[in-house]
Amino acid sequence: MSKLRVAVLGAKGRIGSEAVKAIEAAEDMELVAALGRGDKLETLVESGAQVAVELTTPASVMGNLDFCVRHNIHAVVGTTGWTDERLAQLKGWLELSPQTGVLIAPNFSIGAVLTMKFAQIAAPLFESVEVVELHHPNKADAPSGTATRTAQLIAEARRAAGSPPAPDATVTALDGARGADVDGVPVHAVRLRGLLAHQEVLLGGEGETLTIRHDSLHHSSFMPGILLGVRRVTSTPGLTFGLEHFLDLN
Ligand SMILES: NC(=O)c1ccc[n+]([C@@H]2O[C@H](COP(=O)([O-])OP(=O)(O)OC[C@H]3O[C@@H](n4cnc5c(N)ncnc54)[C@H](O)[C@@H]3O)[C@@H](O)[C@H]2O)c1
Ligand SMILES: O=C(O)C1=N[C@H](C(=O)O)CCC1
Repeated sequence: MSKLRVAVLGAKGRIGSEAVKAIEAAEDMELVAALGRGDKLETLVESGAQVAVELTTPASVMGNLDFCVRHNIHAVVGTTGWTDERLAQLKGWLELSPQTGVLIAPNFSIGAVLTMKFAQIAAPLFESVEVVELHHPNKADAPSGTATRTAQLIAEARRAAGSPPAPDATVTALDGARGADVDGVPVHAVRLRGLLAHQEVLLGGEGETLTIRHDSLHHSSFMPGILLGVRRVTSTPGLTFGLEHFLDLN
């Protein structure tokens, strides 16, 4: 059986360097390119890459995906910074290249995907819900892509259930004291030396609270999800948002 030809963009970064090792170790994959900032995207074509794993920065990701989609190279994307506008632009590119598949995964770790799923189930059943994300201090964006997606899923679940807004009597507050408002859900971002990637979903009801917590302790936590994405994206044309679509969670 021929091996899947895979490239990594952002290959010298924290998660990219781990992805390089994981792809090299995967028996059904061949690492054909490992690109860093300033390297030519044409290398992807020259190396015959079938899938590009995109782990760069919000400033670089759109240019890289534009190139990949135009050259029918499937993409597995972990880079953050997704807005409705960016997603619409990407969908437009994919319409012109209907065989290409792109997976965007706000988080590749199974525990984080399950946290989002559990939060969706729990959110309409409690009066209050807030999200706290905690990351290493080298992280460029806040709140994290995972926390943003978690808050959006919570908001969708509460809207679908007709939940009222969470109680909050705050009248005066310092800027930021109540976190960022993501679709009506407060999201608090902590940056702390020693941490990697962590999230708590705090839920509160009459006389009880529930905390759903996930901890990524090493970048290896993201690798099974990346490898799964690479294996599945070649047979999944169009845009897939969220690794949960490649997992049997129902
Ligand atoms: N989805 C997930 O599970 C997951 C997990 C960890 C990190 N991330 C995200 O992945 C991204 C990278 O995180 P990181 O901690 O590795 O950051 P990092 O800064 O360590 O790495 C990014 C790398 O990309 C390189 N780069 C920038 N522009 C490039 C370009 N045009 N072509 C090739 N390389 C380029 C940089 O030089 C750097 O080496 C962030 O958006 C982060 O939030 C996602
Ligand atoms: O370390 C990071 O940066 C991470 N980014 C993703 C996010 O913003 O959610 C996933 C977790 C780690």
